Amino acid sequence: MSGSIEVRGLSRTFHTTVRRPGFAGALRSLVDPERVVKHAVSDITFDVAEGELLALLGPNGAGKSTTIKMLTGILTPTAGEARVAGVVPYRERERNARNIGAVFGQRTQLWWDLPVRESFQILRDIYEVPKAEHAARLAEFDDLLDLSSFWDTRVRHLSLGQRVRCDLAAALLHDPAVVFLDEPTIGMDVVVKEQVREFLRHQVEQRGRTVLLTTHDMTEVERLAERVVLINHGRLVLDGPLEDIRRKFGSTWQVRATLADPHTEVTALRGIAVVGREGPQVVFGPDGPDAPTVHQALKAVIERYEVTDIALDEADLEDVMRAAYVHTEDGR
Ligand SMILES: Nc1ncnc2c1ncn2[C@@H]1O[C@H](COP(=O)(O)OP(=O)(O)OP(=O)(O)O)[C@@H](O)[C@H]1O
Repeated sequence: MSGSIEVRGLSRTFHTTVRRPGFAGALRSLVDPERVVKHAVSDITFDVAEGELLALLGPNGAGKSTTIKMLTGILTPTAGEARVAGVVPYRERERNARNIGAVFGQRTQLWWDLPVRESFQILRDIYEVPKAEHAARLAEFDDLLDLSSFWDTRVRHLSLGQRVRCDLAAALLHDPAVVFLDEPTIGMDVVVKEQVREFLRHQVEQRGRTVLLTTHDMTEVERLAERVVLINHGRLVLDGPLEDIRRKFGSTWQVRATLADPHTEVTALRGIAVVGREGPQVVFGPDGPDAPTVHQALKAVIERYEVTDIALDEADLEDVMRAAYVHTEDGR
């Protein structure tokens, strides 16, 4: 079974009513409600290949969760089509559920009053996982996520970091080909975040799972994703390698080189300007919209000049994304 995700022209509109302000407004809204149409997701198309981890990014309210809800079968699209591991999720919810795992960092899918281990057993029965397979997988997850120190605790008494680790294990116990993660590390401390990222990397690289991840944590994106899809106001505005997005919006890098010969004549390179010079110290920066990435610039400088020392400053991904969000505002 292929674990790919195919999204074609997917759209979701919500019809809501808004309450007018004040008492008189509230009364009027009762008899004549003001209807509002919200285009939460508009005509988005992308693919995720089997065994790929894709980060779905965008500012608050961009439409990320709505997209994930359509792909997990929770919501039906207003238009367009999606296939997850070959199944149309909102038409065949049960079949889709067998192929996917989902973790919503903001809420648990576990039984609140039961010890975690009992939740795992219920899930084993629901998904009809053979006992030995279940035990082996649980041992693997315990190894990677340290679950056994708290898996006899009721879910309601777990800390956030413990609870999400259990949610991750629960979502993967039936060995799904495709995993949806909606802000999985929200509110976790840095150590647990790193543990979860390591776990996810293992699931993609060693187990070949396909992962669609949403997050506002740019360190997470850098550590896990090679490709990102950016949505803003419900529209897909970028789809490509993280490096391309950096190139397009991360225009603030610098390469600082110390030349072996301080009298060397230094000229601009393709897409690279000389932005400062003091004796043997030369600072290069991006020149124009087709400027190379900082790593390409580094290579170009080393190839052209004999240098004794070289350092680089890169715009951090938070800055890059902020610029990308602002530049894509007209996707509205
Ligand atoms: N059930 C609903 N009824 C009405 N509007 C909704 C509903 N669900 C989502 N929306 C609206 O659709 C838009 C997209 O919401 P969504 O939750 O998909 O955004 P998001 O990208 O996941 O945001 P965040 O990063 O804040 O979680 C928002 O404007 C939201 O208010």
